[in-house]
Parts: sequence; C-alpha cells; structure tokens
Amino acid sequence: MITELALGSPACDRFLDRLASRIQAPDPDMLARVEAILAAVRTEGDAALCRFSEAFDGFKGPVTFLTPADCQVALEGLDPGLQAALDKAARHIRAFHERQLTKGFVLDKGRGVRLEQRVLPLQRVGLYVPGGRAAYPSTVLMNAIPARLAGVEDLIVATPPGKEGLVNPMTLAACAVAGVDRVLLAGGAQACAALAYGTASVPKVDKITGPGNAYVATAKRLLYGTVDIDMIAGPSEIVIVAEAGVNPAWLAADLLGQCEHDPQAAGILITPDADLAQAVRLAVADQVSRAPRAAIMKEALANYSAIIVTQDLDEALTLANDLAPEHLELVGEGPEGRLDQVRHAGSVFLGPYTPEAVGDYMAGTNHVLPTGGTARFFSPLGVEDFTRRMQVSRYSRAALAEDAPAILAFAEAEGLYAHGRSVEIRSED
Ligand SMILES: NC(=O)c1ccc[n+]([C@@H]2O[C@H](COP(=O)([O-])OP(=O)(O)OC[C@H]3O[C@@H](n4cnc5c(N)ncnc54)[C@H](O)[C@@H]3O)[C@@H](O)[C@H]2O)c1
Ligand SMILES: N[C@H](CO)Cc1c[nH]c[nH+]1
Ligand SMILES: [Zn+2]
Repeated sequence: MITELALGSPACDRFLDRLASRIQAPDPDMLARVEAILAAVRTEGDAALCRFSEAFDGFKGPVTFLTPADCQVALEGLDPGLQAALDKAARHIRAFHERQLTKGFVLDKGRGVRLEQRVLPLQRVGLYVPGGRAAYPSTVLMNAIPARLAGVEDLIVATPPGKEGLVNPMTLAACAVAGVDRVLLAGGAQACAALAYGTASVPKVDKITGPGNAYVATAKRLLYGTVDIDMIAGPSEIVIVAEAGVNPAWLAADLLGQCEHDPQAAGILITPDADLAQAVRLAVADQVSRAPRAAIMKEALANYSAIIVTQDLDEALTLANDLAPEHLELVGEGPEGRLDQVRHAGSVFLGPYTPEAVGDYMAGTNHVLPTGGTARFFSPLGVEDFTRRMQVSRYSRAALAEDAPAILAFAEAEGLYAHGRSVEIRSED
C-alpha cells in the first residue's frame, strides 16, 4: 500500500528520482496532449474550447459565463452553516493577506532628481479554480481575496462545469463572497488557453493564477510568456517530518488528506523512528480501507508516496529541504526549534495540532502553493502576485549636466553613440 524505504537504499533512490521527474521532466505524452489543446484553442478559439469542454467534461454548449448575480443567488441559497464557514475563512484570509499590501516609494535625490517606484494592480486576471475530482470553493477565496486586495479590476474565474453545465453552488457562493466579476464554465488546459490567447467570447487576461491537475499545471507552464503565471501549482503534496512519540493515526490522516486530491498527489513521511514508520504504515492501510475516496488515495499511495526512515532528524530535514514540498509538517518535540533548518517548503505546519487541513481552509495563509520541488524558487500565492512595479524618473537640467560625463562614458564604451548624443544635445542651446 504505502512503501517503507530506508534512505540511501537503491529502492529509495529510485523513488526519489521518480518523484523529481514529475516536474523536471514532464511526461512527454502529457506535454504533447496539452500542446495540441493549446494550439487548437489559439487557432480555432471558441470552437475548440467548446469541443474540448465536451470531450473532457461532458459539457455540451456555447462558451458560457456566469455573472455576479448568479453567484449571489447561489450564496443566498446556501446552507447557513456553509455561509458561515465561507465568511469565517474569507475573514481569516483577508486578515493575513492585508499584511502583504506594499506601497511604492519616492526617492528625492535633490538637484531635481526624483525617482519613483509605483505598485500597480494587474488589470485582468484569470483565476483557475479546479473542479474535476472535487469542488474547490476554498480555492476561489485563496485566489480572489488577494487579487481584490491588490486592486485588480477584472477577475475571471475559470472552473470546469459538470455535464449539465452546473458548478458546485458553494464555489459560486465563494465567488460572491470574494467579489469575482464573472465565471467561465470551462476547465483544464483549454480554459487556460482561452484566457491566455483570448477568443471571440473570452477576453485575454494578463495573468493566470491558481492550482490544477497535471493538465492545468502543464498548460500554465507552456503559456508562461504569453501571459504571466503565479507558479506551478500542480497535484498536492505533503511531507511530514516526525519524531518518535507522535500519534501514528494522526500522521496517517494527514498523509491521506493530500492523497485524496489526485492519483498524482504525494504523501511522504520522513522519520528516524522505525517503530513510528511501521505504525503509520498500518494506520494508513486501516484508514484507506474506510475512506470514501479510497480509489484515488490508493493510486496516490502507489505512485508518489512513501515512508522514508532516516538515521536522525537532521537527515530527515535535509531530505525535506531537497524535496522542497508544497506542505511540510514538523511534528514532535518543540518543532519551532527546527524551523530555522527549513529552507524550501511552500507552507510549514508546526506541532501536533496544526494538521495541514487548517491551511487548506481556515488559518488564512494561502493554499495555492508551488509543487514538484518548485518551492525552491516559487512562493505561496499572495497580493504581490496581482501587482506589478513601474518606475518613474525625472531629471532637471542641472542634474542631467552633472551625470552627462558618466553617461557619455558608458555610451562610448558600449558603442551606442546615439545614446550619448541624446544627452549631449540637451546642453547645446
Ligand atoms: N498546489 C496547489 O496549490 C493546489 C491547490 C488545490 C488543489 N490542487 C490540485 O488541483 C488538482 C485538481 O484536479 P482536478 O482534476 O480535481 O480538477 P482540475 O480542474 O484541475 O482538472 C479538471 C480538468 O482536467 C482536464 N482533463 C481531465 N482529463 C483530461 C484528459 N484526459 N485530457 C485532457 N484534459 C483532461 C479537463 O479539462 C477538466 O476540466 C489536484 O491535483 C489537486 O491536488 C493543488
Ligand atoms: N491541499 C490543497 C493544496 O494542495 C488545497 C485544498 C483545497 N481544498 C482542500 N485542499
Ligand atoms: Zn487539501
């Protein structure tokens, strides 16, 4: 079911290689399929979008957007308990992300030199909200709240509809809570392509954010440059570094919490305690046998999950850093003391009472996170992802005269004489 491996063993090396290849060397088959979808949407527009929606999601119909009024109806019809949960999550997410707001600055250097950095919101952003194997109202909030705080004018959520063209009501309600402008009923690589290239019905966006399965992650990767993207936020992952004495059933539950997302998800426990490893393995088997999403979990456990036994805790943390996981749980005595050893992880969860699910829904930290080792260089989604910086410069005549010799020196050294001339000419009258 979930394999137990000793760090340094050939079997463990093979497992770690396979895990790394998930992102570093994407499956050529998947690349080819996604490239074909992107090319078709680029050339055929709406017709290809509709064709793929029908083929992959069973939705037969024209390109369809839902409005804020539709979302409001969903919110008003929602069970009060779910409404309260949405409101609470939204408050927590807002409180955390408000702290991320940054302002520009002005540097007055005297003598009439004024330099400025402005922070501007992006104008139109496509927020991908998955909807294939589960509904993701929480992901609406995680995308749209920071985007709204940044001041983005036009927020388009794209999410796959069911066969009947219906979207989960809580997902739509979340769009109302977060102030989304419209909801495109399309998912997968085809939705990303439509947002990136624009079609007759879908306006072109400046950036696509949000998580998705391997099709979505591959599409975003290929579309980077046509639009900006936030990161590669693919199938979910959790790495747990645990010491002896931790409740094995809790760790098993946390591993399975991520494995139930996708057959490509990864749940990895790293521990120096062989007895704990064995106990967690048994607890995983026991819990899977009773889990509603056992079929997905079993695939994820067989594909990219393992329990790895190390010599000590330092070795466990070194491996965790090498994996640069989306989620890292540190469970054991005084995990705060180990936090400084963590260099690469999307989001870290400390102690026995911080299961990763608090970050998925309620803590207020963002759950759109880099996967596949890309937490070495990508960060969690945040307000900054929805802004760009712009620079402004102003020189006085005196200041230009003062810097002229140095500019001329550079221009001459680079052989770019017209650059120098544009400065020189201003001192001639
Ligand atoms: N990293 C993060 O921050 C994060 C956050 C939340 C969720 N996730 C991940 O998001 C993913 C959600 O996946 P999902 O599948 O539930 O929803 P999804 O919306 O990402 O994918 C569904 C779409 O996949 C496309 N698709 C499916 N099979 C296809 C095929 N054979 N050919 C072409 N396209 C195909 C379809 O167009 C469909 O609309 C999971 O992997 C989950 O782990 C990641
Ligand atoms: N664990 C996911 C990120 O990998 C986020 C999520 C949303 N809903 C449940 N979980
Ligand atoms: Zn989750």
